[in-house]
Order: sequence, then C-alpha cells, then structure tokens
Amino acid sequence: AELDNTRTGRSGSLASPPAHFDVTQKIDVNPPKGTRDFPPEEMRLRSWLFQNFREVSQLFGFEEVDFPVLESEALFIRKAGEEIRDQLYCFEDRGNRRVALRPELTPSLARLVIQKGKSVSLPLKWFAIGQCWRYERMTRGRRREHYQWNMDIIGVPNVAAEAELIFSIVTFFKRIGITASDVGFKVSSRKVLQEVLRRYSVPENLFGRVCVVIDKLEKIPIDDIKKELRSAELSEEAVEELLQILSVKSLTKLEEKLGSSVEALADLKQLFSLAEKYGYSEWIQFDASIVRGLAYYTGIVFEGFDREGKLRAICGGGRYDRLLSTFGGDDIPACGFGFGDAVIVELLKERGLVPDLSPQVQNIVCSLDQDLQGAASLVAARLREKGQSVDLVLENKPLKWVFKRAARINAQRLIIVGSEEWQKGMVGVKILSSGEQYEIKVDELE
Ligand SMILES: Nc1ccc(Br)nc1
Repeated sequence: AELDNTRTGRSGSLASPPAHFDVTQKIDVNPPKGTRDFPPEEMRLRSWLFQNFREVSQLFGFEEVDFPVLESEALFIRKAGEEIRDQLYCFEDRGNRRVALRPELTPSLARLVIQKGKSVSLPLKWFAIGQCWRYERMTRGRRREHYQWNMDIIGVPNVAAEAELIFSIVTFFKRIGITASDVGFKVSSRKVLQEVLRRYSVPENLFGRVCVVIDKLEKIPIDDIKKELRSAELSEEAVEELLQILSVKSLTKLEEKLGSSVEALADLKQLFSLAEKYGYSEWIQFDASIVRGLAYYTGIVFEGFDREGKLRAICGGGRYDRLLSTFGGDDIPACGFGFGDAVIVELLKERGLVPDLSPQVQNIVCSLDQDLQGAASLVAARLREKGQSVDLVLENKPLKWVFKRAARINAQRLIIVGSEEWQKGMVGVKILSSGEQYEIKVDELE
C-alpha cells in the first residue's frame, strides 16, 4: 500500500540518506532518560489537561506568569535535607555560574514578586504551568521531569486564601469528572508541629528539618524517623509526644491534646468553616500527619490523595509566610499549591475518565491533477480566511489515498478541485459523515 509519505523521502521505499549527508553514527531516537516526548495523541491529552488548568485559574481571577526553566542554584539551596535539594538538576554553566533546572516553581515566583516590589499591588493571584526537573539516579527508573500547575496567592495572611486555593482544585477535579468519592484532601497546619516543638524548647531553626523528616512518615521505617528526629536534637519525650500528636485525625482530639488557645486550631476551624460555606466539606479531612516535604511551609498544608490509596499524592500545597523574607524581600504572607501532570493522568486512566480527543480538521482539500495544485492552494486559503481548518494535500495523490488520509485525520469535509468544475469556478464537496456530495462556487464555500 502507498505509504502516506510520513516515513519516506520518496513514495514507496524506505529512503537511505543522500550521499552528501555525513551519517557518522546512528543516533538514539529516544528522549533522554526520565524525559518524555509528546507525540500528537499524548500532546492532545496534555493540551486538554493544561486547558482545564488555565480555565480554572481564569475562573478564579488568576493571572498567568512564567519564569525561566533555568535558575540560579541559590534559589533552591535550603539546608533542611529535602529530597528536592538532593535531586537538584544543577551544573556550572560556561560562565562558571552555578545554575539549576528548576525543581519547582514557587521560588521563581517569590523571586519575581520581590523583583516587582512596590510596582505590583497586593494581593497577587498568579498561576503558572511549567516543566520542573530532578536528577534522580535512574536506579529507581522514575521520571526526571514533569509539568506542574501552580496557583499562588501573595499578600493575604488569613486562611481564606487557602480555602480559595483548595476550592480551585476541587473545581478542577469536578470539571474532569473526578468526585469526592475518588479523591480527598488531607489538611493540617505546621503550626501544630511548631507548638509541640515550642513546648519542648526545640530551636526554631530546626523546624524545617523536622518537617522534612516527618514528611517521610509511612515512606521509611518508624525507627528511622525516630533516629532522624533524635539527630535533630529532639528528646525522647519530644519524639514520642510528636508522633502521638501526628496520629490525631480530628480537630476535637487535637483540641484535647493542645488546648483551645493554639493558633493552629483557630486556622483549621476557620478553614473547615469556609469549606462548608463553599460546599466542599466532603472533600477535606483533618490529618495531623500531613506536613508536606518542602521546608518553607509555615502554616496550613494540604495534599490531594486518591481514596483507593494506589497512587502517590496528586497535588499539594500550603502557606509559606517566610519564603519571601528569606530571599531578602519584605515579610509578605503567601500560599500556593503544585499539581503535577503525571499522577492525575494515572488516576484518570484508573477511573476510565481519559477523554476521547481524536484529531479534528474541518476540511481536506485536494486537486485531481498536478496542474490544479495552485487552484487547490487558493481554495485552502479562502477557507482558512473564513476560519475553517484545512489539511491541503500537497502532492498529486490518487483519491483512494486522499480518502484514507481524510479518515485518519478525522476530516469532516472533502473539497475536490477538478478541471471541469474549476472551469466553471466550482469545486466538488463531499460531507464525509453522510456521504452527501454537491458542487459549489468557490466564493460560496464556508
Ligand atoms: N520536583 C520534581 C521535579 C520533577 C519530578 Br518528575 N518530580 C518532582
């Protein structure tokens, strides 16, 4: 069968490169380890996902921003033992600068807010969709890149901001057919941890490091957790009390443990009250063990999880009131979340919710002989001026080939430029779904 020219330089046979090409070695046609190509079918799903990210962000009045994928390494150097730091995709560039492929978007956002300074009025509601990187030994065979959707609210100190952010994710889930029986959000506040550490006189500067250790609960053996907490100078009693508190799953129990005056409690009660007003109470639950693995969170933290417990966290976020000041900026309160493009697709596949996104084109235009290629181009131009999408057949192909291609690209209408009709200023039209066919003046095509 005639190949459709996608794989050969000439019709029919697999072409060998012309003599003047210097083929020194056969290159590896796969993408670098841990990275993905997005051929058309995968790209349609990705575009659909990102379109939903964008539409929800705009529904919430957020403005889109972006940053370089390459940043100064200094943006990500935190001494809390985070995995994100251990796996930083960093190197020295030709100007001997220490740079890194961004592992997340929040530090870049903080940098831009500080750079903008007084020229932007708070609050800022910004969103971004950007590729993030990690360099992980391929022993675990995990990906080294993913795309993250971020939404951040800068300049709002109270939990109304976190409630709004969680609702934006709930809105996204609903749009793509995911319900509260599929996923939920575990919500807590790092102020719970802060209060316990305060009661045991643990120095403030160890807070981030303790959070990073606690985030490994259920990922590494409990004895290793205790060992790491002890190495962070926590007493045996503090470790036991901490692990006790982290097992609490209700605000009532938390109040019994910590008393009613704790700030964490007020924040959490306010958040759950707002969630009830928004109408998404069924989506969230308190879980004191949620701390998230980024050192800079300071308050409410949350993560989206699949209720079947088969997948990794779908998304996560929280309040980071100190990040801007650690970069030398003013003390501006902030909160945000990151939502990766991989786990969500696994969930959609699990639930049979991947949409059917076949390619669509309104017209395929072809000429019946070589002399009419120009006429076919003119017809394609006229249709495109009217906003009609056109796949123009660019070589002299038999109709059988054109019909096959029309089916493959899911064209709705076939426009045939034939010499007899063209003499009369007409073209042939065939509606491919119904088989209906007729002739029409070119100027009347729309
Ligand atoms: N931070 C980060 C970056 C890239 C991937 Br894949 N996962 C996490």
